[in-house]
Parts: sequence; structure tokens; C-alpha cells
Amino acid sequence: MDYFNYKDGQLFAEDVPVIDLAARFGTPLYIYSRATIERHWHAFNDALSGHPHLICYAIKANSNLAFLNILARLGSGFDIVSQGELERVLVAGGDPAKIVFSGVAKSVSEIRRALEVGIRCFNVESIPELHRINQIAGEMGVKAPISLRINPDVDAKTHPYISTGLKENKFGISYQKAREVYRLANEMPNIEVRGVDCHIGSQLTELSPFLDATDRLLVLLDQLKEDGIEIHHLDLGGGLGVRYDDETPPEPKEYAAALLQKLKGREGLELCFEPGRAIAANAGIMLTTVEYLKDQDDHHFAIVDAGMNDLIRPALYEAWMKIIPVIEKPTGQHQTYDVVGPVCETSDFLGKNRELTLNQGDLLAVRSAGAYGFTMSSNYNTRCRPAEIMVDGAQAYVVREREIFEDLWRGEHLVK
Ligand SMILES: Cc1ncc(COP(=O)(O)O)c(C=O)c1O
Ligand SMILES: N[C@@H](CCCC[NH3+])C(=O)O
Repeated sequence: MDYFNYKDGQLFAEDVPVIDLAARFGTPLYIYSRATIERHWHAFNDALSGHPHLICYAIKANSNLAFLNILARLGSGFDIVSQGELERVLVAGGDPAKIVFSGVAKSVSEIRRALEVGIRCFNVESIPELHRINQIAGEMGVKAPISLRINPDVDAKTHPYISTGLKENKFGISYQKAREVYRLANEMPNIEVRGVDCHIGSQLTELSPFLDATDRLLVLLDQLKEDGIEIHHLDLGGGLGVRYDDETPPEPKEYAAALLQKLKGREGLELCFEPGRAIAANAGIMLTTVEYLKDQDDHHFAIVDAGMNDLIRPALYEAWMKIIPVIEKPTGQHQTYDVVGPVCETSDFLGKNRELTLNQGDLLAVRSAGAYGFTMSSNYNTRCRPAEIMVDGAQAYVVREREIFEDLWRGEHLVK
């Protein structure tokens, strides 16, 4: 089911024609579908029903307060990687007891704040971090709940920039050392060992890397049991891929079924997932307007009003994102276009070699833009970031206003 559909020849977000949103709020514009967000979250939650579990949405994918609040109201947990993300979850009404804190560089103040609000678990990524957490918890007179993020050294078979579970990546604690580091953690007076964690990469379209990593972690769990260390939960991170083009990533229920098979005999072990992209990507689109059509020798450019500062995935990873017209059967110049933005960089494109029929002024929608879209946007070239709209049935809410020029130099000062 898709909540971004053509009806009577024009694109809708749920029950709202996106052309109306462009007219009311301008472009570039991010548009999210509440029903899609909820459906994706339930797909994970239902897949694990009957087994103790917690879905901790990875907010780096999309951290708009309304987005988080919708998930908080479903009872979601959250995976965060900074104090900024922590504060966002709290402001959005998230339960601190359902927050897991990942990231390789947690600062003293971040750790202190997380302990103060009582998060569920730190996913610890190094021995020095473990010492730091132990010390701060001691100073505060509390025990810090932790998992170790284990780097299982498996190939996630995804883009090298978004692969995180190989031993040459900066993430996690080496599988070889894991048992020893758990013993160390277990002896620390202000640490409470709760779980085992891993996250091997993003946009995985096959199950085998997840299952290989799980096998390795289950061996570790048995070793820890021999050492008298009881593990309460297994956090397998995020990473489940989505369909941008013709990928066929596994559904959450297939993934969960394969895992639950492996967890037979461990019914008390809580499972945790940290999906980001799988919840957010296809819950959003980005709308953009064609400013100019330009022919240069045998190249045809559709120059649009959204650039790499608004949506950086194509420029950064050469990610392929689907670009569709807002009017289903447009009239205009049919060509193979490079869809490029206004930013002064050669890598500023949204898509290359796209068959489109275009006129100047047409609206295009970039699909699957709900994840790592707005959250990775910037003000490069002193451009205001787009507004964000949440559609809920026939209603459309402005959940973030378009930036205005004054926002761009707020906090800047002249010298004497
Ligand atoms: C620790 C951690 N958890 C969860 C995620 C979410 O990943 P994804 O959006 O691929 O589900 C990430 C990002 O890759 C991550 O680094
Ligand atoms: N930002 C990346 C994914 C990285 C995930 C963060 N660990 C993307 O757009 O595909």
C-alpha cells in the first residue's frame, strides 16, 4: 500500500493533492505521511509480537518533533547518538526509559545528561568510553545500564560509506575482545551490564549479513553465561533496507521470523531493533519546481529549485532516488535529463539520465526522501532549508517552517 499515489492524474499525499501543498507552502518542500510512519512502525512491532521486544526508532533518519511524537504515542523507543537527539526525544514526549544511546564519541556532558534522565541503555563503543561512563555514574551515585556494541566483522554488502560492521570501521568493540571487555565491565562498580548490541550497516537488502552477525552474537551470549554474566537484551541495530528503485529488501516479518528461529530456547531474551530508514524513507517525498530547462551540446538539464543542501544523498553516495512528475501525464519536452540543483558544485544533482516530460515551472517529487533527507540538509550557499509538512488524512500540518534569511545569520556578530 502506498499513501503517495496518483488520483485523477495527480499526485496525492494521503488525501491531499501535493500541488495544493506546493501552492500553499512553496518548494522545495518535504512532505510526510503519518499513516505510512505508523504502518512501518507497526510492521516491526507486530513482527516481534509474542516475544519480548522494543522498537527503538533511530532518530537520525528523521528527527522532526512531530515525527517523533507520532512514534512516542505508539509507545516506541528511540535510538539516539547525541544530546541534541536526546533533548529532541524528550521534547517530543518520548519515554527516557525507552532510549538507547549509540555513538562513538559520547562526551562527559552527554553521558551525565543521559544518566540524569534515566535512559534505558548506553551502547558502549570502546573501553575508554566504558571507563568514562563508570566514573560519571560513580560521581552521580547511580549505576549505568550498558550494552557493548560489538563489531562482528561481517560484510553488510552495502555502500562502503554506510557499512559499519567490518573490523576496519570505527564502530564498536572487536568481536575477538568482546568477552574480555564484558568481564571488565561486569567488575566495574557503577556499571550494570544489560545487553549485547551491534549495528552492521544501513540499506541492507539481504538477510544473510544480519543472520551471520546474530550467530556470532549468540556464541558470545553463551560464553558470557559461562562467565556468569546474564544478558537481558539483544539489540541488533537498524539497517533494514528499503525500495528506492527495484530493490527487494526483506520485510520486517521475514527478518523477525528468521531471527526468532535462531532464538528458540532463549524466550526470555528481549530483542531490540533500531530501524531508521525502514520507517522513515518511504514515509516522505521532497517536492521541487523546475526553474529552467537547459540544453548543453547533447546534454539536457532540468535545473530545479532543490539542491544538495536540501537532499544530499545523491551527491554523497551517488544514491539513486526516484523522481516522478506531480502531474501523471505531463505535456512538455520529453528528454533524458540530468536533474540538477542550484548549488555551485558539480556533484549537485538529484538524479541523472532520467526520462521525463517537462516544462519550466513543473513540479517534481523525489520519492523515499523521508529518511536522511531533511536531517542531513544544510545551509550551504546560504540557502534556507525547506519547510516540512505532515499530512494526516485530509489535513496538512506545517511541522517545521521554512527558514527565513534572518535564521541564516542568527548568532553571527561583526568585529569592532
Ligand atoms: C547505531 C545505529 N543504529 C541504527 C541506525 C539506523 O540505521 P537504518 O536507518 O539503516 O535503519 C544507524 C544508522 O545507520 C546506527 O548507526
Ligand atoms: N545517511 C545515510 C545512512 C547512514 C546511516 C547512519 N548510520 C543514507 O542516507 O543512506
